[in-house]
Amino acid sequence: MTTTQSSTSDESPAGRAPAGDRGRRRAVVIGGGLAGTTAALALADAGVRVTLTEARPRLGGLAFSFRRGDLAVDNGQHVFLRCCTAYQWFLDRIAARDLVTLQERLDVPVVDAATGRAGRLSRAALPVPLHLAASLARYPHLSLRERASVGRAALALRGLDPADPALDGIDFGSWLAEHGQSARTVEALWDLVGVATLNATAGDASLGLAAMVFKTGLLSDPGAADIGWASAPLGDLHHGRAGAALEAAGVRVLLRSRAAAITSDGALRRVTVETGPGRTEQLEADTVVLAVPQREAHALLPDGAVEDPEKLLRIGTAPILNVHVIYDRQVLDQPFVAALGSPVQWVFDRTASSGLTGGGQYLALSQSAAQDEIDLPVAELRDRYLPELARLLPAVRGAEVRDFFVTRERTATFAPTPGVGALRPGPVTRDPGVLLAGAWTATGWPATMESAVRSGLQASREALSALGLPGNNGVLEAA
Ligand SMILES: Cc1cc2nc3c(=O)[nH]c(=O)nc-3n(C[C@H](O)[C@H](O)[C@H](O)COP(=O)(O)OP(=O)(O)OC[C@H]3O[C@@H](n4cnc5c(N)ncnc54)[C@H](O)[C@@H]3O)c2cc1C
Repeated sequence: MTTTQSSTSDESPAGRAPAGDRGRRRAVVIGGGLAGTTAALALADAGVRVTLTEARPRLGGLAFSFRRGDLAVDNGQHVFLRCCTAYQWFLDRIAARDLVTLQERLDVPVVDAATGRAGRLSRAALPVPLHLAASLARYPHLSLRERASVGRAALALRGLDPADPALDGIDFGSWLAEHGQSARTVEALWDLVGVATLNATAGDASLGLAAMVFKTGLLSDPGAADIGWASAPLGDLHHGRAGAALEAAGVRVLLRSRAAAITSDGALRRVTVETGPGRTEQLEADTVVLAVPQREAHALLPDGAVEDPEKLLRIGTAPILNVHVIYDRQVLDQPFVAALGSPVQWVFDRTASSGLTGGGQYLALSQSAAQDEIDLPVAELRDRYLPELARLLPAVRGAEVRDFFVTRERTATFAPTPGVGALRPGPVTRDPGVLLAGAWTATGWPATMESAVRSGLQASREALSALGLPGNNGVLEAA
């Protein structure tokens, strides 16, 4: 991977192409998260000469890992579902399929910390919606009456069109209440899934996005909600393999290179990139894909490129906290478990992927919609979570804690609040040479890796179309 901080030999500071490349269209992609990496690959695959510029020293954006001593730590547990077809296309494109695990069949152990009772949400080999019916009928965390009411609400949800703008302004919690859902069904089922996928509780989530998640995940294809996760550090996928794929595609990658401005001069775009202290480089391009978070996009968009740029700033953000605990022995004998009746939400075993050796176990707690906890001191989080883990997992009671630390992502996702759909822009701006990408743009999906990849595909498709180049590789349609 090229990590140049100044002009490379094949390109003058003004960005002129070498002789062999004359006539080839040029693109600059700003942001090396999943959206930008996807856009860069799709443009390069269509024959465009691409430079990708990323402010940080690594690719992967919000889905990354770092070292803590001998341990490879993910900043946050990242899961995907079988219905995340664009993300799986991305995994194939960067040759990283071997670094993920995808369940053959949805199977989620759910433990109620208050009672110690364990249940499962799983699917049978039956058509939708019967694939979940048997599991729901046996789900011990709801009464018979509550289980029946869940079935009725699920059928009502199936009739909604997530793209209907009227749903965007309604909150999911009110809709669930109107459809007979008790506080317990919300906690034990709707929020169990919804908080992890939307990064908001039902009352804070747009009905449109919630309907999209539940319809696609649980009510489309029987296998849609089978769960996948990285079996290696996220950086091995989103930096290592992605970087190798970009290099093989001929993309010039500039790390530690922050785009500071985009200007338009007729058909030409110029991107000013800060490549080091006091050093800048001007990149010329026919098209620019801006694949950065909404606040950064607002700062970089050329004047007049979008009708109401302030809308971007009205898209809020939501935090995710991860609590990492290393025990001296194995305390969880499943890849993950979801919790009820506890502040703990989802617990994942990261022992193998982190490289932990010596017989201990590394658990990562993924705490979504963590507004109330994101700034708490580590000591307070330790006092809160260690006893909770002992309540949930009996084997923890005799175990010694070897390490405890937290990772905080204050702006992990865009906030999926009612009304957010009307604020999310599509890829096209008024400037045909400037496209928007990012999980926060209008993909129909909540802020996920799937949304990021889809946005990169959307933006590259529109960029190619504006350049008059064929490039519709069918991935989006298939996805
Ligand atoms: C803790 C956590 C847990 C999550 N869990 C899940 C999960 O389980 N499943 C799931 O699907 N999703 C999950 N997500 C969400 C997922 O990580 C994001 O939706 C996705 O990675 C966003 O990708 P992106 O490319 O749109 O944006 P980003 O990842 O934000 O990438 C934008 C990039 O632009 C760069 N940049 C910004 N400004 C500039 C500039 N001026 N010049 C150059 N570069 C710039 C940034 O450094 C960054 O690398 C989680 C996120 C977090 C933080």
